[in-house]
Amino acid sequence: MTTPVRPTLRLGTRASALAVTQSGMIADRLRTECDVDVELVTISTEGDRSSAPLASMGGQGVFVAALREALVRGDVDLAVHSLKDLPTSADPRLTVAAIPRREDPRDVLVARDGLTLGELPQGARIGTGSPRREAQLRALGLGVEVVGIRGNVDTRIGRIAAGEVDGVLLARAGLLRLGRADEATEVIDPLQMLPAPGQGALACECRVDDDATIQLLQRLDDGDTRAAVTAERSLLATLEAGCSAPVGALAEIAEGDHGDELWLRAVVGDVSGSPTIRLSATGLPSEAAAVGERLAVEMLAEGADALMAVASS
Ligand SMILES: NCc1[nH]cc(CCC(=O)O)c1CC(=O)O
Repeated sequence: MTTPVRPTLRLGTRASALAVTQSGMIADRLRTECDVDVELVTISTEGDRSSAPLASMGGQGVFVAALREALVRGDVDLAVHSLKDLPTSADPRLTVAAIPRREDPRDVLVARDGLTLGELPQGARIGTGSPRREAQLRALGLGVEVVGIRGNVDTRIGRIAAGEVDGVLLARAGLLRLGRADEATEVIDPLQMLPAPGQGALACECRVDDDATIQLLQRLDDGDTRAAVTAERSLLATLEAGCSAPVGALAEIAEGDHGDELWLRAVVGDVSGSPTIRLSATGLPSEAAAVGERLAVEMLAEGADALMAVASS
């Protein structure tokens, strides 16, 4: 007698606690909702091995490149990425077959003594390696000092206890997935700080010709999330901003009088303190890419190109 064979998918993941946790969450959903076996395969990336500034290694894309190579080689069948780390340029050999429902996209402050942004003393030292967070923090005019830091969530929060910084800015989604959301001392309103395009969302990528895996993954796809991040990433691509550019964007789907509407807000800042450009646009979720493109063109006309030229020099 033969037992039916459950297919086994090999899921490639980075080794960080956050990457393993979010890959594990996708693996669990595949097991319970798609009836497949999943094996996690850890892949070490240059971004994990080195503590050099990310910009010197080609930005966040370094985390993605090694996973994509493993996919193309056939070492793994799917990879789970943080969508905000995924370059906007697609790899023609691969496809993002699922974007599951997004986690909270907002940034948080984790600060000593329970401090919120408004309670930070003049000259407080706030750690972030993100030009987007730095530019928006400066634009709040709080008189705080930005300290460049990177490393995994644990390392960054550890700088507070070590007395090196008074607080750090992080994505709430990462803390939630790690079960550490209660360490945030303030969840920052997107009115003050817009998240990175795609923040809080995951992308499940596989080979473009792997129909069986594409079909399985499609069950995890969330239409509203896909529309929202499509608008955000289309804006980013049209601005021709790299992933380290000071660009924030957040799209939300809301029920309007004539069905669902997509509402996109975006900011282009500048770490040296030039005024930021903030604009918004609305449209149909089915036209998400066009909404993002249109908003980017408006922002460029308002001077976003000059801001970004400063940022990259
Ligand atoms: N920059 C690295 C990164 N990439 C994805 C997340 C977690 C949040 C997410 O899924 O967007 C983080 C950590 C952070 O920004 O605090």
